Amino acid sequence: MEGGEGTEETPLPLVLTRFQLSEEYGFLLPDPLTELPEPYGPWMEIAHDLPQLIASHQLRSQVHQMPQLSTQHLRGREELHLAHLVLSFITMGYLWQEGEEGTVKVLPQNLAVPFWEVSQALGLPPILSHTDFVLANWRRKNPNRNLDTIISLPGGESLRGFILVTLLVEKAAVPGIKVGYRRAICAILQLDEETLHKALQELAEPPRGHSLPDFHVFPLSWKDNPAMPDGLIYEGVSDEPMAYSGGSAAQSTILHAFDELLGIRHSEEMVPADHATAFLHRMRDYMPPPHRAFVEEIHRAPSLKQHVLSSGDARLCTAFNRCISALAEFRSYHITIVTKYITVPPSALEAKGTGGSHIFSFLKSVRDTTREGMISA
Ligand code: HEM
Repeated sequence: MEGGEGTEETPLPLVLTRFQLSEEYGFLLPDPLTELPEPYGPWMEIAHDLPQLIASHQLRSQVHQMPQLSTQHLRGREELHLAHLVLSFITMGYLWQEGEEGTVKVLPQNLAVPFWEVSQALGLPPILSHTDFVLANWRRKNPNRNLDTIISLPGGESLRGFILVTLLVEKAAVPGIKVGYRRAICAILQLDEETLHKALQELAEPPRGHSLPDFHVFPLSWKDNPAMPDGLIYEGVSDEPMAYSGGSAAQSTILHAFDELLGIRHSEEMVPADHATAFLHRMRDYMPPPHRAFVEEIHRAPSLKQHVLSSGDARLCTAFNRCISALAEFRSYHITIVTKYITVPPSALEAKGTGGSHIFSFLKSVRDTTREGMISA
């Protein structure tokens, strides 16, 4: 899964580490911590035992007995990410322990205040997002380097599989991100059509495939969710309820970055209140700020599509269109999987994830506007 970039020098503005992007792991947190320092033992104990505590309906009482810990002993990005991961998973379990009918309106202060503080420090929302679910939630299980999650929720192997496959997709996208961002943009800046052509050819190669697993869908949102119509009060933070969307791979930076690179503009015509563009843009608020800045940087870079169009070079047009096809195919494959595995009626799901968009018309619209990004002959 290594990028085939050789050893060419990267002009300074195109250095990935500016955006907390790793050469090897892309948007994944490289080697996340699996334990917090000693004062945070009470959080870790609960987090490691979450599936059992939820199944035995004991999580809420355990949380009530938890001391309110200060976040001031947390040092550096790794500890903050693990703290956010742990607190977001505990929050999810706390809210959904009794299922959709038994949610609560208030997150207790001893959980809400540290969760809020850690979220502020990272620039992330105080809810379980793709960053917690996937980017910061992996470890090597054994010396054979098999992967495992750090924290889990009920959902057993199917949930674990979903997290790990999404993680592998993140990892598989790393060469494409490097080729697309560094080589393609660099080639445009240097008017180097030969390098640009090679970069586009590499970009159109699909990452080695990973099949998507069975996935038990459970409600993760307190925005536009009838089970929590008023949102959630973070006790000790604000008396007003707050609403946040739940974790979704729509918050993964990968496809946002490819869309920007290829100049794809999603539909604004679906559901006026929350069309595809608005939904996807809102999802950017759930990314770590440096990753969001990376997408914005690509948006500001010279337009690849304009460059290819004005070059009048048929080879470049073909290579560009192959990239668009590859992205549209990925989205078609994703729709097939979603159709296969989501067994609850779309109307029930709608309330849980997409904040007003019908899932399938949303996903198809995003796929179709990707295709419309092709350069016509
Ligand atoms: C069985 C597995 C999966 C299911 C059931 C599933 C389901 C969904 C659903 C329901 C949405 C609509 C948005 C939302 O409700 O939040 C969505 C969007 C999305 N999903 Fe998945 N997903 C799966 C796996 C993946 C994987 C592995 C990736 C790879 C990163 C992925 C990437 C995306 C993206 C990028 C979007 C936003 C729409 C787009 O840009 O095309 N999904 N998914």
